[in-house]
Amino acid sequence: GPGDSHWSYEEPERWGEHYLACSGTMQSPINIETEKTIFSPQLRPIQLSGYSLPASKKLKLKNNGHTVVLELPESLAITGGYAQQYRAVQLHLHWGSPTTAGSEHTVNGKRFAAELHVVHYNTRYDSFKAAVAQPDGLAVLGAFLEVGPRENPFYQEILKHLRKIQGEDEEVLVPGFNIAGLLPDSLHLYFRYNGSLTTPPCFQSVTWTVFNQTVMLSHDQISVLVTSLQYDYGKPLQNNFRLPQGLHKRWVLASFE
Ligand SMILES: NS(=O)(=O)c1c(F)c(F)c(SCCc2ccc(C(=O)O)cc2)c(F)c1NC1CCCCCCC1
Ligand SMILES: [Zn+2]
Repeated sequence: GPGDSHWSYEEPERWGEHYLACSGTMQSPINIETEKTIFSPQLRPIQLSGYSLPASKKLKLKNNGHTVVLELPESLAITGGYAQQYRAVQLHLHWGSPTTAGSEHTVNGKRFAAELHVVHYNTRYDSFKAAVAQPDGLAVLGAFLEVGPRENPFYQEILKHLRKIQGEDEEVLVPGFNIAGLLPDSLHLYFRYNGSLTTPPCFQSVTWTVFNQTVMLSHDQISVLVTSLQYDYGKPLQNNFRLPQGLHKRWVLASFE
C-alpha cells in the first residue's frame, strides 16, 4: 500500500520481488500503436459531474516522494463513457526533467512532456480500498501534457503551490477550481484498455482512458513541474514514470476512427 513506498523509479524491474502483481500480464503503462487499435463506436464521450469546485473547497496537495497528489472529494464522478459509475480519489502527475520527456503512456513510441492521471473507484464498491484490487475497481483518466505558447490557468492552480511542498511528505491546502480544466477540451476522442496501477502494488484493476487530444502548458509551467519537487532529502523528483509494459493478449480500443 501507499505507506511502504520503499520502492523507487531507479529499479522498477525489482518491484515484482515485493509486489507480485507488478510482474503480471496486464500491466500499465503501454505504448499505444495507433494502427493496431480497434475502433469501437460503443465508446461514448466521457461525462464528468461535480468537477467544478468552488474556491471555498480546500483540497490537500501533497508531495508523497513519488509524485504530487491532489486529493479529490468523492463528489466528482464519471457518469458517462464507462459501463459503471466511478467517483474521484485523487489526481497526480508523471514528468521527466529539463532535458527529458516524462509521460508514462507513449503513442507510436512518442513520449510526451508529462501525463495527468485522475484516479476514480467504481461505486459498486463501498470504498476506494474495497475497489483498489478488483478487476473493475478503478478508472483512471490519462491526459498528455505538451509545451504550448500560453500559460494554462488551470494547471497554474496546482503549479503555483509546488514551491511550498518541495520536500517529501510536505503538503498544503489549495482552493478548489474546475478540475475538468486540467483535461483536454474534447472528452470523446480516447483510447481504452484494461491495465494496472503504474506503481506498486501494480494492481490490475484499472480500466484506462487515455485521451487522444493533448493539453498545452507553457514552457515555464513545465519547467516548474520538473524542477520544484524533491524526495529523500534533496534528490530532484524527476523522471517519475514507469516504462511501457508488454501488451500480451490485450487489445487497445479507440473511440474514434
Ligand atoms: N499511476 S498510478 O495511479 O498507479 C500512481 C502512481 F504511479 C504513483 F506513483 C503514485 S504515488 C506512489 C504511491 C503512494 C505513495 C505514498 C502515498 C502517501 O504517502 O500518501 C500515496 C501513494 C500514486 F499514488 C498513483 N496512484 C495511486 C496508486 C497507489 C495506491 C492507491 C492510491 C490511489 C492511486
Ligand atoms: Zn499515475
